[in-house]
Amino acid sequence: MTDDKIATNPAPEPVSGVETEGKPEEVVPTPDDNKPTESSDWAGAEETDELGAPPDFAAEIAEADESSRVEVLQADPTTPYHAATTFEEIGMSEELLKGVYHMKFTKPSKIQASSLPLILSADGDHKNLIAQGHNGSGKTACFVLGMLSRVDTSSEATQALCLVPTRELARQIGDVVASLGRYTKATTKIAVKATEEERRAAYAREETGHLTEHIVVGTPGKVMELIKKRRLNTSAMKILVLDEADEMVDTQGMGDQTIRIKRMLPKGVQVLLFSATYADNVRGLASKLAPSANQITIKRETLSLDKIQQYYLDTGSKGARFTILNEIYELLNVGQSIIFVGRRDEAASLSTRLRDDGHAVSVLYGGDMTPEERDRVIDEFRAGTTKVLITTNVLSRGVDVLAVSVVINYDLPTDRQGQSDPETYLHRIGRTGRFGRKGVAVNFVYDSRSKRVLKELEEYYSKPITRVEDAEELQDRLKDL
Ligand SMILES: Nc1ncnc2c1ncn2[C@@H]1O[C@H](COP(=O)(O)OP(=O)(O)OP(=O)(O)O)[C@@H](O)[C@H]1O
Repeated sequence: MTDDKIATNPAPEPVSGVETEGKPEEVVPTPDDNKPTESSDWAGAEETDELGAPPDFAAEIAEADESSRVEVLQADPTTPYHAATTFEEIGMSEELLKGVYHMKFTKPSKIQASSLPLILSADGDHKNLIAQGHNGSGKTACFVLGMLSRVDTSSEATQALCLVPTRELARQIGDVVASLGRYTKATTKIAVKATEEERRAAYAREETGHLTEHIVVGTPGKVMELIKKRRLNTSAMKILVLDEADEMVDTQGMGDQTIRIKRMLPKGVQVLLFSATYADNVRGLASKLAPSANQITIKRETLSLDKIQQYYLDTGSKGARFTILNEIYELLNVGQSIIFVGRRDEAASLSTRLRDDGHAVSVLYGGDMTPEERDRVIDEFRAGTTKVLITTNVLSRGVDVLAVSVVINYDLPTDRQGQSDPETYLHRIGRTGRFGRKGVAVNFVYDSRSKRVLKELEEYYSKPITRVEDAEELQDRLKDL
């Protein structure tokens, strides 16, 4: 295992007070009079009980953190630093603290406690951050609070830019900015492909001038278009965030566009990179985009969440997967679930077959689905109107729907060469088990290739995946989910 800590120049030391290998930092729940009480007024209380998630999230997160070996590497080890234990300690504005309380966040998770002091206090040469945090551990709030803290709302200039891989993620982050920033005057533009209705409205308003929103959250393609059309002025930009940063910098993916956009920003812009995964081959690119960055890293062996039970089921043949999937839905009383398939056409055909068998399923993929359709499908799924969502890797990352209790890999994630894609696997199964909740991942295998891929995934994360014989055994094992 080689993806432990990557030091920047000058080689930094792990900071005392923060967990170092073999010596986990204790995360102690602290009493606080200002905070809302952790009771039934918790926004997700209902779903929480239904999902069997514990009422004391802080304790759960502490427990998860203890095994996670989070390591903070400061680019400038001489700067005083300590991880916060409360939101109050972080030094945010009153307005932002109120936003945090509004979200019913009582205590920062490990990544929030470690990264926010670095993001907010940082200036000079070492203000950049490359942060790694578990799926569902609250990374969004880290960079959203970072952006909201940096913008000067007395000006109309766009000062913060957040680039993400998909429209669903951009819209979701936009909602978090609106919630956390509700007591501030900050405004946000979601820069994704417009729906027909939005296009007509923009045309009617003769919208051609500069954006005046303080924060822009969008996909690189749309952001680039806005810059080219001179609608997005980048000259006052103070902070650039890349969520799902490993994907955003990967040259196979959106790397080129991201790099071009970064070049159009002022030189001293603060760069924050967040992801649960950083494959070895993207670490270098990440450091180029965020030079001299402070770093928060997690050891690979502790990346997959213990709260997610991982199973595999040998369906015997490729065709038999459908029968087993049908049985699983007959037997299991699943809350919401996501089924991942390898390709768009498979997503479409599987959804048709399941519907023909009487199951209510939704489907979302990239390509020829219109923005309107995608928005409608994800909004209905978020609202719980639909329970089963069939999708491709387009939704493997970032999407946060707390009621998702089961993820099924109908096809295991592989790269173009048919090799296992461990990063995508982790992100996919991370759509469940969000913020200390329990979740289940079920992987279908049926031939030597899929079994090899499964083995590679087990080895990569040093985590065995348990075999179940059939849908009945699966049901048995999931009784207390
Ligand atoms: N301090 C907190 N207290 C309670 N809930 C929180 C806290 N911080 C975040 N959450 C909630 O935890 C959930 C997961 O957060 P988020 O979506 O930011 O995860 P993430 O780390 O970005 O995951 P991923 O890598 O999978 O995208 C969200 O529903 C969020 O509202």
